[in-house]
Amino acid sequence: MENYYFKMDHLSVGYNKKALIHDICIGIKKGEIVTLIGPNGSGKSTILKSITRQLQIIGGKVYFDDQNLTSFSFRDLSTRMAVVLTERMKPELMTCHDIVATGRYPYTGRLGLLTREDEEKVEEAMRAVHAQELGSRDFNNISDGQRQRVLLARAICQEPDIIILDEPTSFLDIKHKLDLLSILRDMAKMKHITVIMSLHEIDLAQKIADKIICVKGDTISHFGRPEDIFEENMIRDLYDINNGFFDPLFGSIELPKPEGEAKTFVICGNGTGIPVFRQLQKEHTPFIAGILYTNDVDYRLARLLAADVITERPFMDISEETFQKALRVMEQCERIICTDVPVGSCNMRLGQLIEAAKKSGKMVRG
Ligand SMILES: Nc1ncnc2c1ncn2[C@@H]1O[C@H](COP(=O)(O)OP(=O)(O)OP(=O)(O)O)[C@@H](O)[C@H]1O
Repeated sequence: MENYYFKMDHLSVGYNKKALIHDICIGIKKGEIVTLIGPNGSGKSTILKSITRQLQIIGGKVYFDDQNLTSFSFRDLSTRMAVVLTERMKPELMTCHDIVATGRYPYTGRLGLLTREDEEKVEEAMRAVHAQELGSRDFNNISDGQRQRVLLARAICQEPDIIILDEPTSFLDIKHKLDLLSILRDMAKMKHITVIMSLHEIDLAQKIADKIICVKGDTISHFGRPEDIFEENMIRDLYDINNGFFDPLFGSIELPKPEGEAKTFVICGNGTGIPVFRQLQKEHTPFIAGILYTNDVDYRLARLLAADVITERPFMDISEETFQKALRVMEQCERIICTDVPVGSCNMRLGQLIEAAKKSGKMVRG
């Protein structure tokens, strides 16, 4: 294997001496953000627990900075590796400040006395995750999202070389999700801290990760750059999706299209159709959309939600054949929704379609 900072070399992980996932061979460079994705119960946490020595490895080896992970003393490892796992801690009588301060313990003497510098690092870490106001609160009596932020602060003030997190965003609201991911990105890209984490939000994984590990079955099904992994069929197979869609271009999840015969025609384009498609889908109304250029943003969604889409090739005049087809299909519909799609020289025929819709008496404004 190449000279990687963190390596899983034919690693097998599992419980009670039985391998759940085997033959994991993955190399991670310093400062990379690597995200594990995969369905519930696929083994993401099991891998993370195994590479942080919380769980005994079944086979193979893990190397960290060219050293076998098992050869680190716990004290050495805790100055270099910060771990934020999902297991619920129930510490007695500890404030959030106390919990964050434990991140400094690998650096303090036996009595665990914090120097002024340690205290400053604790405060700084709490500020970074917007948790200053939680300092004096009992760690057992805060919300799940607040707990996640406090545990991240503890990891930050540990000043690790590598940080390993299990679903760090699961309880966070959108602002704190963005904050957390920005903090991790800054740690990785400015301080060259390596980040390995599992995420359920695949849209976020797509946006933050340098590499993605897909966990499925008894092995790693794919490992690579998000550009290669986030392909419609790959995500569909990974999660066995048969009741909706994932659009890798926008990272959006779509519910399945409404079933039944489509009696509604939507004349749209240039993004004007998207709110109409979403409304029709909520009403469970099947529809046909057109005439859409295949590079139109409306087309991206219509191909997933519409019963049929009448299309034209990008930057071409709408052909007579396409126009006639749209006219025929539209005439068979009971309702025509027309958005305020702009009409120009290329799509002049769309103007004619709108005129025909007006004359039909079936047109409503979308
Ligand atoms: N302590 C344990 N002993 C035995 N089996 C376990 C133990 N913990 C988890 N498992 C099993 O190992 C498999 C993988 O679990 P794991 O928690 O690693 O999955 P995951 O991908 O993290 O799931 P999720 O996305 O739901 O968090 C599951 O079938 C789970 O039931």
